[in-house]
Amino acid sequence: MSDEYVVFTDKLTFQYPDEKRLGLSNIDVQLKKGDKLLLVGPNGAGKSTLLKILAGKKLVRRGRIELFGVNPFDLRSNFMLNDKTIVYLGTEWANNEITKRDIRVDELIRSVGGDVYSKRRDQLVDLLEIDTRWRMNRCSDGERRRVQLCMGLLKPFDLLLLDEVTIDLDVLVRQRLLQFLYDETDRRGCCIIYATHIFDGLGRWADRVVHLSGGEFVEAYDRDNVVFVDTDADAAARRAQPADASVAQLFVAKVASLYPVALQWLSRDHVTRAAQ
Ligand SMILES: Nc1ncnc2c1ncn2[C@@H]1O[C@H](COP(=O)(O)OP(=O)(O)OP(=O)(O)O)[C@@H](O)[C@H]1O
Repeated sequence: MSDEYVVFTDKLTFQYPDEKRLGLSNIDVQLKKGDKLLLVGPNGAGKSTLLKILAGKKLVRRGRIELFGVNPFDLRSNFMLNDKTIVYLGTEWANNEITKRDIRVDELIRSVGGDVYSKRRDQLVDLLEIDTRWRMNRCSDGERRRVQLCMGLLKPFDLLLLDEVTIDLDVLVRQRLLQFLYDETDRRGCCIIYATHIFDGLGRWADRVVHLSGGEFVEAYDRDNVVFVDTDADAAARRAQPADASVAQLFVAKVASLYPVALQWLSRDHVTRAAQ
C-alpha cells in the first residue's frame, strides 16, 4: 500500500455485467495531495464509470485500486477510510427529488449540516449567490443546482469526484466555483477529479489533463506541458517541430470565445443586482 497517493490505480479494468466490451481498460491514475485531474472524452468514453468506481459505487475485480493507501473494496481495511470524506457529485445526486420539494433553502441546507459548517455554508451561499429564502420547488434549474452544490460541498472533502454538474450554472457562478475548488486544493491539499464537456476557464486549472476514449486513457499532459499559442497555424507549426524536450508537450491555440465577454457582462449584472 502506498499512502503517498490519494488515488492510485494500476491497470484498473471494469466490465459491466452482460456486456462483452470492457467499460474501462488498464486505467492508471496517480493523484497526490492537492492534485486536480481533468477528464476529457466523448459521450460514452467511461468518465462516469471511472468516477463511480472511485466513489465505491461499482466493484472492480481487475487491476489495483487504492484510495488514501487503502483498497476501498477490501472490507478488512476499508474502515481506515472512515476519517476521509469522499464526495461524489454526479447525475444521480443531481436528480435527487428532495431538492425539488416545497422547502425553504435555509431549512434544506440546515438539514445536511449547515449549522455545523456555518462558516463554509456562508462562504458557499455567498459565492453561489443563493438567496436562502428561496423555495426549492420555485427555483430555476441553475438556482437549484447552486443550492445542490452548496449542500454537496458543505463538508470539507478530502477527495471530490465531480461528474459534470456545472452545466446549468451561469459563467460567473461557474468561474467562482472553479476558483473556490482551486483554492480548496491549494489550501487544504484535497484532491479533485473533474469530468466535463465545458472547458471555459479550465486552461490552467487542472494539474493534469487526460484524454479518455473507449474506456482507455489515450493521452495525458501535465499543466506545465500544455502550451498556449496564438493561432491554429502556430500550434500546427510547433507540433511539426522536432521535440527538444524529454516530455511531450501539447500545443493549443487560443480560441475565439465569447467567454470573457459573458463573464464581464455577468459581473456587471452581479453589481447591479447587489445594489438593488
Ligand atoms: N449500467 C450500465 N450497463 C452497461 N453499460 C453501461 C452502463 N452504464 C454505462 N454503460 C456503458 O459504458 C460506457 C461508458 O459510459 P459512461 O457513462 O462512463 O460514459 P461517459 O464518458 O461518462 O459519457 P458522457 O459524456 O455521455 O456522460 C458507455 O458505452 C455506456 O453505454
